[in-house]
Amino acid sequence: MLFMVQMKVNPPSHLTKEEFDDVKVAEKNRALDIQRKGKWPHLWRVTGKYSNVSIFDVESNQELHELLSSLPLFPYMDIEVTPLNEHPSALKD
Ligand SMILES: O=C(O)CC1=CCC(=O)O1
Repeated sequence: MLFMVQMKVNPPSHLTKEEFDDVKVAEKNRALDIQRKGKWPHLWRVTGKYSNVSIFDVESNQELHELLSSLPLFPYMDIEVTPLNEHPSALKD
C-alpha cells in the first residue's frame, strides 16, 4: 500500500538548540533505517519550508502508524496521510 505523507516540523521552544540537534540526528538515523528496509522510497524537502513530502510503501495502516510514531520528531510534527491508488492513465513499467 502506497501513502503520500506530508510532515511539517514545529521546532519545540522547550528544547535547547543542542537538544533539538540531537533529536534531528536521531531522526536522520531512524529515517535512513526505514528507507533501507524499502518502506520509505521517496523523501523530498518542500522548497522553502521546514516540511517534507514522502511516499511510504507499507503493508497496512497499522504499519504506517508504527513507522511514523517511531520517528524521534513525531511529537514535533503535523503529519497528513493520503492513501494512493494506481492511476488508470499511468504508464506501466
Ligand atoms: O526535516 C524533516 O522534514 C523531518 C524529517 C523526516 C525524516 C528526516 O530525516 O527528517
